[in-house]
Amino acid sequence: MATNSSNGATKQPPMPSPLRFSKFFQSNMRILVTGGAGFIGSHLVDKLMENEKNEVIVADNYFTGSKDNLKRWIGHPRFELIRHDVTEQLLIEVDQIYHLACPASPIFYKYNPVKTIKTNVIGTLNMLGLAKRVGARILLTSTSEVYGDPLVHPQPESYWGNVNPIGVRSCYDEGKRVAETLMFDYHRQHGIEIRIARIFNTYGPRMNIDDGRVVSNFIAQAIRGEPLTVQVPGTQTRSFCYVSDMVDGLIRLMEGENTGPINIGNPGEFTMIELAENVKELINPKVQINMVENTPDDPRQRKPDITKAKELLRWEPKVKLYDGLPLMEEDFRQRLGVPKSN
Ligand SMILES: NC(=O)c1ccc[n+]([C@@H]2O[C@H](COP(=O)([O-])OP(=O)(O)OC[C@H]3O[C@@H](n4cnc5c(N)ncnc54)[C@H](O)[C@@H]3O)[C@@H](O)[C@H]2O)c1
Ligand SMILES: O=c1ccn([C@@H]2O[C@H](COP(=O)(O)OP(=O)(O)O[C@H]3OC[C@@H](O)[C@H](O)[C@H]3O)[C@@H](O)[C@H]2O)c(=O)[nH]1
Repeated sequence: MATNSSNGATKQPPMPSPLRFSKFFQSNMRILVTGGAGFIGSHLVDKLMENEKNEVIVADNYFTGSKDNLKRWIGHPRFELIRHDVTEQLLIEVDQIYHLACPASPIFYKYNPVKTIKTNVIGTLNMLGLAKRVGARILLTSTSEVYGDPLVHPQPESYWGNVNPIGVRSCYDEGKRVAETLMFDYHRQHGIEIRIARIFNTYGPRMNIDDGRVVSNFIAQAIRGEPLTVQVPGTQTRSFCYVSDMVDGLIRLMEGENTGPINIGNPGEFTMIELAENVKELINPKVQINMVENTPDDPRQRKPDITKAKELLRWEPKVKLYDGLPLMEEDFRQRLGVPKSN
């Protein structure tokens, strides 16, 4: 209550402790995001935090993610960040689980392949165990890599894939395939509510500058004035989805009635030479394009069939590659400290 001081000025009461709000805060939905300090995870957290009825908990071991991606939420009463490796049990009470934890860039998932398998298999088992204990709905971010080097093009969800089980990419591809199997076995055996998204190549601000994936590589190279490294033959294709579209698709899948698997991706298909030419034209027309060696088992073509996402989720991507690349350029220039010269 305001009081009058001797000189007649009104004295304001002290500010309440910010903890006062968190003490009495009651969310309608408590949501766990594993891998929430990573690229897609942190954008998902931003979107979930927009809803004042959500309380968001991130569990991440910071292998490829960073607290920096979440700095705007640290200290917020509806947000909690836990350093946690999903290969260990996690005992908390939540209503929904977005299970993203897993390195996604080939150079990182190949770095410690046994750990990648453990993350996919033991990590997914642990999160399913948590979902079972507390009755939470769980969404797995699977991947287009479950189709391997696809012999069907574009890839519908009904395609079983063409995966090398003993190759250098298998820790990720087969790891995700087992994770999908575990999701369906928990669903059938224990009645767990599951959702599976098969994510196709996604790009956008906050990707690690040295992430190693193609879009971040080309943009960083163009800004630094280094040659763009197109891995041979350069005619291999990918279809790139902007991260805001991806987050929208994931939330629609979680909130909808379909288990999936559902492809979420942008069907606009480009060869790696075309991508390099686009980046060159948009960011640095003087930069060279060099052909370099490739890695084993690189899929030759990839494009999602998104009929199911359109019909069941009423979802389709909005951002074209040509519009998304400049948004990413802006973020990379800021982080690299290289302003655009006119
Ligand atoms: N970005 C894409 O193009 C793409 C495509 C297909 C699938 N996905 C899937 O989406 C998810 C997120 O991908 P991203 O691009 O944001 O990758 P990312 O590497 O930026 O994020 C992954 C996050 O998981 C964390 N993590 C890794 N292992 C962990 C563990 N054992 N315990 C706890 N945390 C762990 C990392 O520290 C990081 O924060 C992954 O599951 C990935 O397989 C991504
Ligand atoms: O500098 C580079 C990097 C990559 N590439 C090529 O670009 C293509 C895409 O490679 P990336 O490393 O970005 O990603 P990939 O498509 O191979 O794998 C991705 O697929 C889907 C997700 O599960 C993961 O994010 C990741 O595994 C490949 O053909 C690769 O050979 C280049 O030409 N130059």
